[in-house]
Amino acid sequence: MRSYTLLAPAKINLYLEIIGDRPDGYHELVMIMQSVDLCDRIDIAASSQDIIRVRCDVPDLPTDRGNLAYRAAELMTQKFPEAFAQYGGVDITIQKRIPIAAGLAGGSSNAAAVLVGIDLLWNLGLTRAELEELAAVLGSDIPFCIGGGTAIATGRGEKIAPLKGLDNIYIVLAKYRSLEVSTPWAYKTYKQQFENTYLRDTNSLTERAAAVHSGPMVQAIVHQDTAEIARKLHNDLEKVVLPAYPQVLQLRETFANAGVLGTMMSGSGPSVFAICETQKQAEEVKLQVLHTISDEDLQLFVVRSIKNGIQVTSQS
Ligand SMILES: C[C@@](CO)(OP(=O)(O)O)[C@H](O)COP(=O)(O)OP(=O)(O)OC[C@H]1O[C@@H](n2ccc(N)nc2=O)[C@H](O)[C@@H]1O
Ligand SMILES: Nc1ncnc2c1ncn2[C@@H]1O[C@H](COP(=O)(O)OP(=O)(O)O)[C@@H](O)[C@H]1O
Repeated sequence: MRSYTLLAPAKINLYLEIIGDRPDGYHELVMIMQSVDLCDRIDIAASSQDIIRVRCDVPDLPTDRGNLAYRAAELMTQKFPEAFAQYGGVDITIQKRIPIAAGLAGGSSNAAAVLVGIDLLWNLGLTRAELEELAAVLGSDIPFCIGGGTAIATGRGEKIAPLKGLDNIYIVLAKYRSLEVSTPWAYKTYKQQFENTYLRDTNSLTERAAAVHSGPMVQAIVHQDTAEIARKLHNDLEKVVLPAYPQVLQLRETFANAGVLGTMMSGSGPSVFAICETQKQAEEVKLQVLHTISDEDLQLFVVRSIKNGIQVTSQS
C-alpha cells in the first residue's frame, strides 16, 4: 500500500503580543513564529480498511479523536468523501520527539503533517492556501505549521505572512518533562488580568499588526541580525505563566545568566528557549544549564532555525 513519511517540525514564538479579544472567544494576536529542527516523524499509509487508525510511541497520548492527528484525518474524510471512498482509510504512525503541551506546537505540527500526507496519498493537489484553510478549522497554530519557516501570524494565529527565512540560528530549548501548561488557562488568566489593555476597534488592531510588521523585530529578521532578534524577543503570556510556574522563571533566569544573546518562554510555555551566537556556545550552555539545575526531569535540546515546515522525506 502507498505510504509517505513526513517530518513535523516544532516552532518557537520569537514574538507573541495579545492585542484584543474576539467574539468567538479567541484572542487577536500578532506573533512571529519560527520553525526549528526538532521534529516528530509521521508515517501515513493507505489502509485496506475504511477507517482512520493512529498509533503513537508515547503511551499517554490518545489515539482517537483526542489526538490532533486523528482529527486532521477525520476532517479530510469529511471534506473529501469521494477520495475517502476511492482510496480507503489511513494508518497514521507518530514517533514523538517534540515535548507535549510545551508551547512548541507538537500536536499542531502532527495535524499539519497529516493534512499534507493525505493530500498526497489521495492525489488531491491542494494548494498551500487550501491546506492552511483546512488547518485553521483544527487549531490556530496549525496553518503556520504547514509551511513553517519564519512568519508573522495574526488573527487568532491562523493568518500567515511569511518572512525572510532564518537559517542556522542555534537555540537551546528547555522543558521539564513533568511540567505542562494549559494554553486555555494561560489565555483566560491573561484576559482576567490585562483585558483593559485590549484594542477594541478593527482599525486599531490592523494598525498594531502593521506596526509589528514594520517594527524592530521584523527589521532584525530582514537583516538576519541574530543579536538584535535576541534583544527584541517578546511574549505577553510570560506575564501570567512566570508568576504561576517558578520553574519556568528559574529557566529564564538560568539562561540569562549563561551569557546567551536572549531568552524567552515559547508560546503558552512551559518551554523556554535561548538564542546563542554559535552551535558551540549552544552546546556549552546546554551543559551549563544541566549542571546548574541538575534535575532529572529537565529536558534540553540544541536545535537550529529552519526555513521549512512539513517535509516529505520518503514515499513508497
Ligand atoms: C499559545 C500558542 C502560541 O503560538 O501556541 P502553543 O503555546 O499552544 O504552542 C497558540 O496561540 C495556541 O494555538 P493552538 O494551540 O492551536 O490553540 P487552539 O487549539 O486554537 O486554542 C486553544 C485555546 O487557547 C485559547 N486561544 C488560542 C488561540 C488564540 N488566538 N486565542 C485564544 O484565546 C482559547 O482558549 C482556545 O480554546
Ligand atoms: N499528536 C499530538 N501530539 C502532541 N499533543 C497532542 C497530540 N494530539 C493531541 N494532543 C494534545 O494537545 C495538547 C497540546 O499539545 P501540543 O500541540 O504539543 O502543545 P503546545 O501547542 O502547547 O506545544 C496536549 O494536551 C496534548 O495532549
